[in-house]
Amino acid sequence: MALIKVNNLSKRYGNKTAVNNVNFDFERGKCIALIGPNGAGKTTILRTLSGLLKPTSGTIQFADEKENSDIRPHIGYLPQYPSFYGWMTGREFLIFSGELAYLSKDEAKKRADELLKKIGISEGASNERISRYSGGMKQRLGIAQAIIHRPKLLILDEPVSSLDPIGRREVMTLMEELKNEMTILFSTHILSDADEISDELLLLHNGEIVESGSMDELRAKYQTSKIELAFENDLEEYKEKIDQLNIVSDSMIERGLLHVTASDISQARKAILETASQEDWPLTTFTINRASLEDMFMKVVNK
Ligand SMILES: Nc1ncnc2c1ncn2[C@@H]1O[C@H](COP(=O)(O)OP(=O)(O)OP(=O)(O)O)[C@@H](O)[C@H]1O
Repeated sequence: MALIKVNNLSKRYGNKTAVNNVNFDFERGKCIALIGPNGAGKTTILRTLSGLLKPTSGTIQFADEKENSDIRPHIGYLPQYPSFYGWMTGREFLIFSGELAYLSKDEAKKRADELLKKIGISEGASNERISRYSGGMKQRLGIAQAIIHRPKLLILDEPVSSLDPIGRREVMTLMEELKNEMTILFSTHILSDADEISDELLLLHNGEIVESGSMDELRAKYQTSKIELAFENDLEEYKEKIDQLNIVSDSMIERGLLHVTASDISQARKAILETASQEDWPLTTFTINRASLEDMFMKVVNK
């Protein structure tokens, strides 16, 4: 049974439709990336799932709960721009968050210490004011705050987008560890982050989910590769010869290179190299370029 099921979810702000009739669900234990450019509607979906925004229409159903019941106790949420009381220490902040989540003072202290260890904030640092923390430390503290009440689903809005490479790595490593303990849904506009950490992707464009699946499934469906060739002499002549091999879907000459696109790149490579060898073509360059994830995303949104 799905952990969460979203049915025909829409959200309008005045006459602006931010999320348009979106349907998706996902299983327990997965890490799901919600990907889309700025303004696609990612924050709106995440805030709606977290119970912070009311949908204009549609329903969100959590496993074992009735449709439209209050699912907030099951969910931990870290906003895109979390705010902290800079004068508090990290430990004080987590104890305070625990008490807000109805833990007793003693339970909150115990949970705070357990989480500080989990997120890799040392005892010394945990007693320092948050205003002195690095971006990565603040974000890890934000994640600890979001899971203080042991939610089943952790929702993170752009958790690494504003971090420097060190902070980014710290947070990615923490997410990788948390994946083993809970279901994670996070948004990003950086495809390589999604590729690195998620099991499934939801691609959002103009408030609609335009594609979903695992990275491998999406690669198999959209990713084409290109072969780039150069010859000692006339490219046109070899373009014609390669076109006649009937293995290419497209070929063009640009900046002194012949670019060949084929759906089955191994077959194309074999056919071209065999013919080149038999006919002794004066080949000077043979390179296979895989299309980037960004190219794949453009293909999905432009289809
Ligand atoms: N409170 C609001 N009032 C009016 N329009 C809004 C409001 N919040 C968001 N929008 C609009 O809804 C659309 C979706 O916004 P949302 O913040 O959900 O997108 P996003 O994918 O999270 O983008 P970003 O990465 O820039 O945060 C945008 O066009 C945005 O301008």
